[in-house]
Amino acid sequence: MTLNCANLAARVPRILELRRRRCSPNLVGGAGFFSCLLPSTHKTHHHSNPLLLHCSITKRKQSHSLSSSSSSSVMEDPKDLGFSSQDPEDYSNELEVAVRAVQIACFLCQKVQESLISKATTTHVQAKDDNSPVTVADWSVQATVSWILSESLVSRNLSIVAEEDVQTLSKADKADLLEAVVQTVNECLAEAPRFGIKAPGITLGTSEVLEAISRCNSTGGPSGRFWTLDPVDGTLGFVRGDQYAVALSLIEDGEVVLGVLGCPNYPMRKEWLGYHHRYHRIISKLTPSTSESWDKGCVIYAQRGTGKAWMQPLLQGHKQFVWPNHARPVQVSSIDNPALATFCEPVEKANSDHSFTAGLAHSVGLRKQPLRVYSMVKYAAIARGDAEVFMKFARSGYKEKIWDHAAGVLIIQEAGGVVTDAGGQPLDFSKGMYLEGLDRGIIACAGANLHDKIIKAVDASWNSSSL
Ligand SMILES: Nc1ncnc2c1ncn2[C@@H]1O[C@H](COP(=O)(O)OS(=O)(=O)O)[C@@H](OP(=O)(O)O)[C@H]1O
Ligand SMILES: [Mg+2]
Repeated sequence: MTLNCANLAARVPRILELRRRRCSPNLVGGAGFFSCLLPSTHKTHHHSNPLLLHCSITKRKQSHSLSSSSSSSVMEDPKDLGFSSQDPEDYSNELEVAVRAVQIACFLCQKVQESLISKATTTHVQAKDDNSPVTVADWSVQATVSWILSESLVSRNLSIVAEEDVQTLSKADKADLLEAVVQTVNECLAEAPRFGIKAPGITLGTSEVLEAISRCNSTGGPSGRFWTLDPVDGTLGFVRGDQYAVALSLIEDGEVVLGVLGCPNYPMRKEWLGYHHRYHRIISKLTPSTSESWDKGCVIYAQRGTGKAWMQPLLQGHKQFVWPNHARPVQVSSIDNPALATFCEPVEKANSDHSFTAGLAHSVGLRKQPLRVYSMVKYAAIARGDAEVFMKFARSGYKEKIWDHAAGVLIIQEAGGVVTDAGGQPLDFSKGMYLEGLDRGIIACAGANLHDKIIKAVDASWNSSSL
């Protein structure tokens, strides 16, 4: 079954809602992958999560956190991983559910984006200008992820901070939009068993979908456990057929403990990150892909304190998802010479001051042209080692939202990178929906050397900036 988005196009004129809104290759998956990295004493256990199908998890403490960070299958001593005194808490169940949910969300987004692009070939201006499919994707991902988390993590009182609120969708004049969302959610969840998640017993009705969306009404805070979700980060990239991300994180007592980033259009070759995604699509059509080719699209994820970040490809075709889906570790780049470093920043100059960052780049000796990429894919690029620096300096008064950064920050940190505000302080996810107290801007680097240089450059040039 595929998502039928055809009727979205018919509704486009009536939907006025605009939104501002990689152990070895040839792995066989499942425990097989990790057993090559683990001593025989490391066991696989079956958990009792009622919603996970075919689910055989190698406990995270025994697998991801102990396995090699390179392609070597040599065991590492936990002491070498920087968390010798205490193992990280076991979030294996939450992590696996979150990764599966993001895989499903990426599947949903790809279908909606394909539909949007194909409409653009016939009615170019209308599709370009109409944000309704984006709105459908946002609401549908939020409902779908919320439903999966609440059904899968039944023992927990689920709390989610997410970008969309339910009021807009509940209005009488949004009936068409709501109907499209309900249909998209049901078509997507019907595919859930392929991802190892049980589909709902019956078709979800409007009230169930609205309930799933409205469940994401947490405002975060300093204590307890909550999830953050940005269903489609990089709205403009999504509309334009370019880069975007699905971002899910788990925050506990103000600290990000899990980060999962779905990047459906992340190209196999990093060189293509700088091109409009349209070129990649053309090249993909001209080049036959092999079954395990990392054609495009990945889910990248990390757990706090493990010193590891992982990447797996998006589930291709009609395959069955088998955890951990050929996951391989990723690490930040070792480049610390600014002249060799790649620096990335938001595409939209309204979101970050390009002239200020150009001045910083010049003063620290970053010589390459900036890589402008939509969304949290920039965080993924740093964690994968495809770029070394990410800077964002929003206009004065703009308050950064936690769902736009939480997953990416943790993934870069666990991949070996550094992320702080421009004052060198960690981003604070404990103050509610916003990164309250953020000093000037966000600086993420592959290493401390680059990071120090940029922090100093900011201090030297801030007073003469227009920010
Ligand atoms: N004025 C302004 N300043 C700074 N940031 C803003 C601003 N407006 C929006 N946003 C948020 O930026 C998110 C988009 O990601 P980026 O900041 O990386 O920008 S870009 O997409 O590359 O242009 C974007 O996320 P989405 O809304 O999910 O697309 C916003 O949360
Ligand atoms: Mg966003």
